[in-house]
Amino acid sequence: MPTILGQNQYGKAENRVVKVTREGGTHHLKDLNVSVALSGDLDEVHSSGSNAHVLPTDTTKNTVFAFAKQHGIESAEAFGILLARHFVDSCDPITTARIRVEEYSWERIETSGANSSGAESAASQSADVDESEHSFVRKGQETRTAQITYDGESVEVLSGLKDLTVLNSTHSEFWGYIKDQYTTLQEDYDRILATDVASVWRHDWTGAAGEREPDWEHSYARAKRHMLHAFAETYSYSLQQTLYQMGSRVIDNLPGIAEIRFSMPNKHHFKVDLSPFGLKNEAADGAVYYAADRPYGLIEATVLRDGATPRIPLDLTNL
Ligand SMILES: O=c1[nH]c(=O)c2[nH]c(=O)[nH]c2[nH]1
Repeated sequence: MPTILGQNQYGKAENRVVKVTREGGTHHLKDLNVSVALSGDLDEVHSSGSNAHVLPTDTTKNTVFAFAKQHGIESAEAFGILLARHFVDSCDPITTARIRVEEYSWERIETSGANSSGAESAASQSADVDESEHSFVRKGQETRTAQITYDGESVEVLSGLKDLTVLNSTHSEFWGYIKDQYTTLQEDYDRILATDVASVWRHDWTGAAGEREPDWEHSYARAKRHMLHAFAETYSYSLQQTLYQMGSRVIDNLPGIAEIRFSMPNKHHFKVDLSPFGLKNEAADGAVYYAADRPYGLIEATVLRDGATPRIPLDLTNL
């Protein structure tokens, strides 16, 4: 049976690159996990064993580290764009480069005001300020993500985040749903709403000459802030409704974003039945909940600017 080669790509995955930038005694950290996937005129390497069109994955790894040193890492997106353009523009057989980036954030350790023994003195205070300039604690919040694809003509930038865990301890109801012979769920007029937000948003920017490149850091901070505010401020009748509010808020406030997709597990918190112990357990009095980890409802949707074409992949798990 004759066979033909289908979609293929290759590159070095999960290059863990940490760049320190020194500004006098103050250090800045960028901590990324960068995955490179190249595609193009690569039939021969699969069919004949000729490696003439192959830029080794080892070279792609070296490029990531060399670029971090030569160009610095301004943002996950800017770094991905540099790399994607480099691979396609410098290597003939490579026609498309896809760079995926995860960014882990760190914050400075605050030590000012107390030395290691707990006592305070002017001398220890100034030494402590010095230390916080280069001592960091990993932020327990979300992981930032970016995917940059360049095909020699235009750039597509998908920014995002995952594992942003949020909880509303009230202002969430769920009732009025379909009930059939298998329904046991009780209507709830005051429940906990909790989720781990995974979200990807697409910028309306193609990297064409003359197009102003977005300020990626600023745009990320704003997108995250708006989705958090919408989560907190929405009086919710379903996680679906909250999701839509979060997406709309981002689209309404960031004109450069055309589309945003969410994947949000409903992290169920069930009121524990304490009646065997003669105890009432009601939300209004401050209830005790059992935080279940599985199964979980999984709510996913894309919110688009009117007229935009949906391009974000439906499955966000690999982005
Ligand atoms: O916000 C919710 N959306 C649902 O679709 C759903 N289904 C369910 O059992 N609980 C919930 N909660």
